[in-house]
Amino acid sequence: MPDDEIQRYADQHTSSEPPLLAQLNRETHVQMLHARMLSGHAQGRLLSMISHMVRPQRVLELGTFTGYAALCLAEGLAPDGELHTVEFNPELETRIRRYISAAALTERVHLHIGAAADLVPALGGPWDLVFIDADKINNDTYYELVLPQVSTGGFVLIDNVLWGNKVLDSYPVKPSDKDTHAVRAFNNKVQADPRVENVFLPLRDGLLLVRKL
Ligand SMILES: C[S@@+](CC[C@H](N)C(=O)[O-])C[C@H]1O[C@@H](n2cnc3c(N)ncnc32)[C@H](O)[C@@H]1O
Repeated sequence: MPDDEIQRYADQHTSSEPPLLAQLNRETHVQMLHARMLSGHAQGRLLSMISHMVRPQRVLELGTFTGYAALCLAEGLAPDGELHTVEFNPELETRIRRYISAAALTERVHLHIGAAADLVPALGGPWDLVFIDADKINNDTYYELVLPQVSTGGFVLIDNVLWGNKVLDSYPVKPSDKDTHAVRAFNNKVQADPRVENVFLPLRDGLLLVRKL
């Protein structure tokens, strides 16, 4: 059975997006380049589900884009919990803030504009749930920055770990394709990391679930 048929079936048997997220998803696809970067329906519902399971006090997201995943992750926050999200591109700020406000989350969702590696140390910890979804070549930098700040038993999720299936051995990767080499090396490193347990979910473009021991 083709993968997209399975994906369609999975979408049809996943709870619908809340109306505000459906609007943001549509708006992103109509108005933005690279709209595929947005987590989307099924992955968004998974992020929300994980957040509801963890009931995190503090969530960190690296790579906000239009704010879709941030709003999904915020759905399961503990009653006095907060989410911090970091985005490099200042042109995205107005739209992100508009949606945080429309979701009535201005007190609990904090947007930081700048480079993740510069801003994360000042945000401190502990984090109960981290979503790494920025520039993939730096996955390992972000992982090493945040892992010491993740609570024992806390979770780190890393997106796009299939990297368009280019991580597979059958894909002939060019030496110049630095992103693919970085994603492959990062996935292999986590697999061998005694500090964590991990599950690789082949959902959408691949989501790696990591629990800190
Ligand atoms: C895949 S998109 C994020 C999608 C979003 N998490 C979602 O699921 O809807 C990646 C984002 O990371 C941002 N980004 C790239 N490099 C970054 C950096 N060094 N620090 C922070 N954000 C960065 C990009 O501008 C882009 O908006």
